Amino acid sequence: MIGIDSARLGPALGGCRIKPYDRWQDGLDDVLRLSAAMTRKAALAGLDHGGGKTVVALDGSAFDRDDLLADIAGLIEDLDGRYITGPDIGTGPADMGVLHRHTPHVLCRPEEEGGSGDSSGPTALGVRSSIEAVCEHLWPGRDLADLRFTLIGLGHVGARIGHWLAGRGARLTVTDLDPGRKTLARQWNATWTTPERALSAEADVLVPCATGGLLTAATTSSVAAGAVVGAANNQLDHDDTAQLLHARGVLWAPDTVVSGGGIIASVARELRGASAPEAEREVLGIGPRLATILDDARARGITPLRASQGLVDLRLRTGR
Ligand SMILES: NC(=O)c1ccc[n+]([C@@H]2O[C@H](COP(=O)([O-])OP(=O)(O)OC[C@H]3O[C@@H](n4cnc5c(N)ncnc54)[C@H](O)[C@@H]3O)[C@@H](O)[C@H]2O)c1
Repeated sequence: MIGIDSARLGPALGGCRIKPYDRWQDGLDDVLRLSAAMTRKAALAGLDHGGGKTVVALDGSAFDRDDLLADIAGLIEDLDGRYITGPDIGTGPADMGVLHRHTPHVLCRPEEEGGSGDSSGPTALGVRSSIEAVCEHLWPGRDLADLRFTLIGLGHVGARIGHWLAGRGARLTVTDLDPGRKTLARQWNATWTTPERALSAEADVLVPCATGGLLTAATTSSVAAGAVVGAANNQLDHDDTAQLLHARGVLWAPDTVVSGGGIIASVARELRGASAPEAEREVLGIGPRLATILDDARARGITPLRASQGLVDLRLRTGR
């Protein structure tokens, strides 16, 4: 299933997700929800692109991966450039290389094949820039070494954030479902906790870099940190959860802004021919953009989510 939520600002961008679903209709729900989130992410990243998504709902039957990828590429090619795909859950740069044999509308092929490769580096850079913006907003002039961070998920993005925070001397509590990641905790001199206890661990900043849906009406009351800033997509189960966090005095930085580094860099490098340092400079624009949103939210007494949504609406209304 390919969903194009909006092409108002330009061709829709969004990754290709291949995973099992109990019912294919759940995959359809996902393609609609995730393509809408991509519209917001692309608009907030300042890109002239809309939001889209591909979901392949596996039902347990055997399949040939190359044949499946050729089918997906055929559908994308039929859309004639109105939708551009990239990696997501269940796909990676190598799969993008296979898709690219059949259609040019693909980002993040391996670098040796002419793409921009794994996007977790630029994504992590955008998260770093966001963490700095949030800390400066809440605690102006404070060094990161004086703050406590809880990091959930030590995968491609989270491990990079952990290295950076440890290098800055920050006090770290970390967790991952994979106990093998305790090695990283030891390297960073970080305290290891369980995923269940991570939300309530004493911290100034919570950094979710695992899966989505972490923050719900039921879990917000456990959040001990003063701010939540991380790469995980769809952190809130529902937009109303942003208001619950706000009411408790927890600053939640919209994930659609924070995690935009990957698409900003791949669009810059692959669609506009920018160099890696140029793309990096664009990614570092995420922090200042987030700071503007936080200032606007503070001045109007609204949630950062609402302030960011106002920017999306403005871009979609004016087409600029
Ligand atoms: N990689 C990117 O460029 C990118 C871009 C935008 C957004 N994101 C989002 O950022 C998040 C992290 O991405 P990634 O590429 O690092 O993924 P990843 O799969 O490499 O890492 C995720 C890590 O989280 C752990 N994990 C999963 N569920 C957990 C739980 N309940 N508690 C604790 N740990 C758990 C996994 O064991 C894994 O180590 C995802 O939500 C992803 O959608 C990633």
